[in-house]
Amino acid sequence: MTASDGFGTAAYGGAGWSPRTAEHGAEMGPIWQGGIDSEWRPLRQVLLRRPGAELAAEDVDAAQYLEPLDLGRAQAEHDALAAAYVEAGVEVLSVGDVPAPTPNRMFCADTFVMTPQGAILARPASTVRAGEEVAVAAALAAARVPILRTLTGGATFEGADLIWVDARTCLIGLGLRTNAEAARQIAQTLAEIGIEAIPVDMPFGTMHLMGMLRMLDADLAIAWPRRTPHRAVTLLRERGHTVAFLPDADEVQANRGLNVVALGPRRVLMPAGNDAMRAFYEGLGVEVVETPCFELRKAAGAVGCLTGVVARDMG
Ligand SMILES: NC(=[NH2+])NCCC[C@H](N)C(=O)O
Repeated sequence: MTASDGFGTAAYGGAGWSPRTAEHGAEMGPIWQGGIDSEWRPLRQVLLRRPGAELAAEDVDAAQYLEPLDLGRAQAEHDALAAAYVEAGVEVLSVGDVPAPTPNRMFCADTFVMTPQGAILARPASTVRAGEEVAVAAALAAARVPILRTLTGGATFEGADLIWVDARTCLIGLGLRTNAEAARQIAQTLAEIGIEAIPVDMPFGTMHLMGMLRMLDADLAIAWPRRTPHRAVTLLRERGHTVAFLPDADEVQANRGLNVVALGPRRVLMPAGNDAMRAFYEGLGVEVVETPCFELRKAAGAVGCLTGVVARDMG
C-alpha cells in the first residue's frame, strides 16, 4: 500500500475493500424496512393521515366527496381508527403536514402500495389529488421504507387498484384511476423481482379494485357480485381461493362493509353499523372488529381507503 496516491487502499479497491454482495431484497430488515406479500398476513404497520381543515371543502362534488363533512366528528372517528390499530398491536405512522393540504389526503391507501421490496408511489388520477404522493414519500422515507418505483410519464395509478393474490402475483384494476401505462410500468418493475402483475378491466362508474374485491386469508376472497372483473374471479378460483360473493349489495354500498383491512388471517377491521356484513363475515369464519366511519364515509371512503398498509408479516 502506498499512501501517496491511495493505490491498494480499501477506497481504491485494495485488499481491505468490503464489497456489498447482498441483494436489495436481503437488505429489507437490516437497512430498509416495511413490505407485504399478501393482503391478509398479520398487520404490523400502517400509514394514516388525520384530516384537518381541508375537509371543509366549498364545492363538495369538486372535492370528490359525496356529502359535506363535520370536521370534529370526522377527526374523532379518525382518532378511533388509529386507536383501533394500536389496540390490535399495529404501529401507526403519520403523513406530515403540508402548506396547502388537498381534500382527500386522509385516504392513504391511494397514494402508494407496498411490495415485498418497497413502496410503489402512486400518481393520483385527478388534479384534485395530484401531489399527495410527495408528503407520503417523505413519511415512508422517514420510516426507512424504500421507494421501489415512482410512476412517470402519463401513468396514473392509485394504490387501492393493486391487490396481492399471492406472494408472486398481483392484480391491477384498470379504470378511472389507473391506466394501462401505469400497469405497464408497475408490471415491469415487479417482473424484476419475480412478481407477475395482471391487469383487469373494471366497470365504468366504479372507483377502485379494492371496492369490489378483498382477500381475507390464503384461500378466501370476498367479491361484489357482477362488479368484480371476470378474470379476477376465474384466476382466484384457478389458484384454489374460495370467492365468496357479498349478500346484499345495497347495504354494502351504503355502509361500506367491504371497505375493510385484514388485521390478520380471517380477522378484519370493518366500518361499524354493518350487521348483515358482520354476519356474512362471521359465517365465513372471519372475526370482525368495528370502528365508526359514519362521518368519514361521506368523503367516499372508509377503513380500507384511509389505511396505507406499510408492513405485514411475510410468508
Ligand atoms: N381507496 C379508496 N376507495 N379511496 C377512496 C377515495 C375517495 C376520495 N374522495 C377520492 O375520490 O379519491
